[in-house]
Amino acid sequence: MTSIILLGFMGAGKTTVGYQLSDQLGYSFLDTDHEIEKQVGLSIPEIFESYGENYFRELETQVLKEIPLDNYVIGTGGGIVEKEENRALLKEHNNTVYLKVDYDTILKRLVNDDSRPLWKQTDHERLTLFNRRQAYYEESSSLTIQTDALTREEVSNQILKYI
Ligand SMILES: Nc1ncnc2c1ncn2[C@@H]1O[C@H](COP(=O)(O)OP(=O)(O)OP(=O)(O)O)[C@@H](O)[C@H]1O
Ligand SMILES: O=C(O)C1=C[C@@H](O)[C@@H](O)[C@H](O)C1
Ligand SMILES: [Mg+2]
Repeated sequence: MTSIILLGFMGAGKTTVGYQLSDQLGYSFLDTDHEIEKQVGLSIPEIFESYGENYFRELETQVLKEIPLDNYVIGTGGGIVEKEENRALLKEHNNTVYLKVDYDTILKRLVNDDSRPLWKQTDHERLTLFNRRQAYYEESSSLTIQTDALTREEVSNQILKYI
């Protein structure tokens, strides 16, 4: 089966649901953030600090271009939709799912989180990012699931129902 790609803002549950869904399907799971960390040998905050966001985005596009197209669940980074080139690649793929969450839910999930450099901005900056990306996630995906009130198992089951 065509690989399933998960999109959504930081804290939407792409990594969490990705592991759950790949377990249920008996597929392997690949997370673009983890792949980049493995390649560079540094954590995401360290990559941002040492090389900057633009370098991270270049690696992200490279990883996206090389994802396995079949029999994988792919978790992406929340900002993968920022580049038009990436959005075009995501649109070409059939099974791209947008895990949609309200900003309030993200605030609760990522309270005290310091593993996401772009989450450590002011609340105004984060909200601006969140609002700008909504249309990008929508246009890049073929299915949207509102996940605020769902457990990881329920999100995974919804994806399996519609894919
Ligand atoms: N459906 C859910 N219900 C409750 N908590 C959840 C759910 N999905 C994820 N979480 C929690 O939210 C936090 C962020 O989840 P996760 O790391 O999977 O997000 P992500 O979409 O991969 O974010 P990023 O874009 O930064 O990689 C984790 O603490 C996770 O346990
Ligand atoms: O929303 C973003 O731009 C990011 C989300 C994370 O998954 C990581 O890819 C990184 O922290 C950037
Ligand atoms: Mg993740």
